[in-house]
Amino acid sequence: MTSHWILGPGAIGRLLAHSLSSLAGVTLIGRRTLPEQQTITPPEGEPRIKHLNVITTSQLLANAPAPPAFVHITTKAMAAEAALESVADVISSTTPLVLWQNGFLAQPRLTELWPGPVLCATTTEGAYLTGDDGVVHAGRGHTFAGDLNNRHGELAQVVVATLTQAGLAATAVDDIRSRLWQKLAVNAAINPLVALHGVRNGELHDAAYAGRVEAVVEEVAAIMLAEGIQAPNGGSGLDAWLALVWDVIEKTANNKASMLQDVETKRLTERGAILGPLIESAERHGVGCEVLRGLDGELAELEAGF
Ligand SMILES: NC(=O)C1=CN([C@@H]2O[C@H](COP(=O)(O)OP(=O)(O)OC[C@H]3O[C@@H](n4cnc5c(N)ncnc54)[C@H](OP(=O)(O)O)[C@@H]3O)[C@@H](O)[C@H]2O)C=CC1
Ligand SMILES: CC(C)(CO)C(=O)C(=O)O
Repeated sequence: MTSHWILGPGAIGRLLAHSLSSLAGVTLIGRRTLPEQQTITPPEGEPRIKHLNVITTSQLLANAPAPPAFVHITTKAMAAEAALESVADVISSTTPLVLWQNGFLAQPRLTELWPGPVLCATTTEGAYLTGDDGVVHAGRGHTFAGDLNNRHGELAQVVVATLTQAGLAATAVDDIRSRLWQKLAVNAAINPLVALHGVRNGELHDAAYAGRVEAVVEEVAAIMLAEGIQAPNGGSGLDAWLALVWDVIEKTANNKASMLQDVETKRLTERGAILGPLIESAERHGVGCEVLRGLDGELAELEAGF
């Protein structure tokens, strides 16, 4: 049985662990002890309890199981590097990593740092935690996987075949960088505003916020052009980016976005992984980013109070 280690036993980590556990050896690794009896509530069914092999990093270091074929990193973006460091001594440096983070922070850093293959996954699966022993698979989505330098296409095929067999629809792609930046554009337009104003995604249609959404997208579209990222859905320019963002807002109208959930529970947001690369790119290309900088500053101020 192929062995998968999943580093970060949060919403995505547990969803992955539950899904893979019937067809692969799964070890779910966290910083603190969690129950081995774990419940998953699927989108269309009753909760199911499973016994998962959940261990802490200290237990792993004290008594490492057989080396894994894959290490999935499912922490938030800013924790990915530290999480990898915490297990780096007990895995071979040629072990393939699969990064599940939003944004574009962990992916380029770990691709540069890690000697082995680094695949990036971008997913529209939706999941949230219900305490230490439960995860709700809130909505089925699709996962795209590939590596930033297009050197590991065959490995991406292996990973997506495993995910698909596990019930998580997935496709291997050769344009993962563009896909990560497109997701980043959507996250930048929605997440900071809903987090700062404590509203559900659909409320961004209200007159109080719609102009601010458009102001963010205007800056983002100019940055994407400068960064050479293809406009979405075969379109071009600002209109294509606006159409994408409003479409996601429409489809996720009832969602409490991840950044709002972080703010409500006083956890650091992924602003550094979402707004950070956009602001850095704007500065590099001499493109305006006052609106993005303003949102980043407001979020930083909010986080300082946590
Ligand atoms: N949830 C979703 O629906 C989606 C999430 N994503 C992306 O996936 C990533 C993960 O998100 P999500 O699962 O929601 O986040 P969660 O906050 O639910 O999970 C993160 C997990 O990482 C753990 N962790 C933090 N540091 C370490 C470490 N050093 N070693 C081991 N574990 C660690 C945390 O543990 P602790 O409890 O100790 O803090 C927590 O269990 C994010 O980048 C997110 O943007 C993408 C699409 C959808
Ligand atoms: C697309 C969006 C904004 C949906 O809620 C999301 O990915 C998130 O919550 O982080």
